[in-house]
Amino acid sequence: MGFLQLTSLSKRFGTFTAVEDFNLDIEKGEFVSLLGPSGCGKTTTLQMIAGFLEPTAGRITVEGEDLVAIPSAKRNIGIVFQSYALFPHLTVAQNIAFGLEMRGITAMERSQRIARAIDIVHLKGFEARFPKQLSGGQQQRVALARAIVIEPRILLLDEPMSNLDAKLREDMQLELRQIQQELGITTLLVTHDQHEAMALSDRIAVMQGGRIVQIGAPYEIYENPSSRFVSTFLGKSNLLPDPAQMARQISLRPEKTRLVPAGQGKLQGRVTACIFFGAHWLYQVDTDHGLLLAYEQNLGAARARNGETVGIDWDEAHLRHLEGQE
Ligand SMILES: Nc1ncnc2c1ncn2[C@@H]1O[C@H](COP(=O)(O)OP(=O)(O)OP(=O)(O)O)[C@@H](O)[C@H]1O
Repeated sequence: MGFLQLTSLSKRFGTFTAVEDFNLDIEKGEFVSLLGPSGCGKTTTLQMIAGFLEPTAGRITVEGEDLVAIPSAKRNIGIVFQSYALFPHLTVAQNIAFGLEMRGITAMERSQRIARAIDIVHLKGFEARFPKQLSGGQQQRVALARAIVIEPRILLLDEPMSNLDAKLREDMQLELRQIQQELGITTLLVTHDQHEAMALSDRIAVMQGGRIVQIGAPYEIYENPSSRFVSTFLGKSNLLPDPAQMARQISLRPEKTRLVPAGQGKLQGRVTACIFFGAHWLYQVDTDHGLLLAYEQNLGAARARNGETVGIDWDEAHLRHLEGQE
């Protein structure tokens, strides 16, 4: 049995169904991401766990205990939102102390826990600063410290890094994963950023239209996407017709293809774009099956130019047959 269980969970706003028949079991200490496009129901799901929204139907349990019956403030859940929502008039240490004071923790224990939380998020020396005297990344860490200092049973993260620039986001992702593993804290992250979901998660639940459409370890989902939606939302995908079943498609990851000289390979086409990404080159090739993408590891200068005719080849083992058209 999972530590956190969401069973047949639904949420309707009037006649609109935001989350439908949602089922998810999360193990203790596991890091799971809800990944999906805007409006697919990620935040609504998180808010039902946090207690800010009441489910229309279904159950939420932690270690078998019904969570829905417990008021939000008593659920012992740490939450970090996209906007860090720090108290501007309180210092870093006071911001982190707030949840402990609310819980009636003694001053002695408070100061020990605050020191440890500050240590974990690498903010030693910043205790007396006010939020406006901190960078975005530092504020985000205060928000994280504030969430973990209460030693929550569950940590909920709603797009916590989307306000950070790309470099800082990558650094914070590594730190967050380390902290989460060190503390062994059961974590649910909401994101529409596939890279973030892949970098952080033990498992990713890909959502579409209020439902989970595929769930598994990042590698499993990336390697074996079940649908066209998953294959194009998690990474890039070339979609080819399935000769065996005309209504279906085949997914071929761009990095599983090779550019070969014109006249060779399984498809012919003309290069319409050639872009350098540092670690690899991206070629866009116009073929009888539309525009296909080919990635090639950067082992030197580009191997083809715009306008050039090339062949594309691949191993059959890399083809993935998708279920249906969606
Ligand atoms: N209070 C509400 N009343 C009516 N509809 C709502 C309400 N809250 C959310 N919705 C709708 O429910 C759907 C799911 O919203 P939700 O915020 O869960 O999406 P999301 O996947 O988190 O999207 P984003 O990535 O943009 O935050 C959306 O279509 C949204 O418009």
